[in-house]
Amino acid sequence: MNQELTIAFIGGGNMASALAAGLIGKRCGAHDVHVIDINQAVLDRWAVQGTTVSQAPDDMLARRRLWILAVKPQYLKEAVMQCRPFLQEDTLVVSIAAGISAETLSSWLGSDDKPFTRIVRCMPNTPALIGAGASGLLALPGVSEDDKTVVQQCMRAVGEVTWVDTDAQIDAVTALSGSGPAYVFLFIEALIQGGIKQGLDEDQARTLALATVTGATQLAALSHESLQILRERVTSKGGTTAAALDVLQSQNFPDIVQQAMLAAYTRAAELSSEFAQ
Ligand SMILES: NC(=O)C1=CN([C@@H]2O[C@H](COP(=O)(O)OP(=O)(O)OC[C@H]3O[C@@H](n4cnc5c(N)ncnc54)[C@H](O)[C@@H]3O)[C@@H](O)[C@H]2O)C=CC1
Ligand SMILES: O=C(O)[C@@H]1CCC=N1
Repeated sequence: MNQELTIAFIGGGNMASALAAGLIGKRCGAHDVHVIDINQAVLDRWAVQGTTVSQAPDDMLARRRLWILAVKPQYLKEAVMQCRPFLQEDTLVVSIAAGISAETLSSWLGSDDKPFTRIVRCMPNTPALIGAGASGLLALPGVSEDDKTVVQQCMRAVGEVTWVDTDAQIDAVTALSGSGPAYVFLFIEALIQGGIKQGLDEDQARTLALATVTGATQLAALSHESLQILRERVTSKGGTTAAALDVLQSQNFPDIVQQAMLAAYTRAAELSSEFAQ
């Protein structure tokens, strides 16, 4: 465990909790984590874990090397402006907010003549809670190789990591893996409802649906064969799977998934222009 790493979460909600669950004990101790959140009930949940907490930015912020900005995009500018007086030259800032570009963050944290550039944009996802997350990372030019290593090690503690080169690619990561768990949960809910409609009870349907999605995912990850080949292996000519896939293809299931991803990507771009000032 890296004892040197000190972290401040600005916003202590769902995603901050998911990240902390993976980081505390692996990359830092609970006492190395400081949480700023305007909601006292949220802070009470953190305090029982042994982190320090505050409803408003305070001196503790100045002593935390890594800041993780984890408030909703709509409230991010206000939170950043409140925290800015505590920013140090060597503070490394990671923003997980959807849609807020690195350039916008840089102008909020710096000044017109001196933008702050020790910023990494990160798009994680909630399976980080169990160490099975997936994150995309984008570094501004002011981020050193050592800083990149620090952020990479943090995010590796909670799952897979991919570096990208542009804000648009972070928006694509958002549409795929950031929002993706929700698509998968909807799919599992549909499988369970389908099982119940065909006569299984809820427990049976849930057990089978979860094992199917987990099993298929693990098989795809471990197999050297393509997804297409794995799919074809399930699909007997004239059999049950072919009947089901005919319905999914004729209703354009792949296209529907891609339309959903495009909506997420477009929304990220909208957030970017809504909050760019
Ligand atoms: N939930 C998810 O699956 C993912 C969320 N994100 C991003 O993470 C960020 C946080 O999302 P969630 O954790 O889901 O939201 P959340 O609503 O659970 O947490 C946000 C927290 O920020 C606090 N807050 C609001 N204004 C504040 C301020 N001025 N200072 C300090 N705290 C303040 C709220 O009280 C709340 O506890 C968002 O920007 C979102 O785009 C990114 C990837 C995945
Ligand atoms: O829905 C959202 O805007 C956030 C970003 C990715 C997942 N949740």
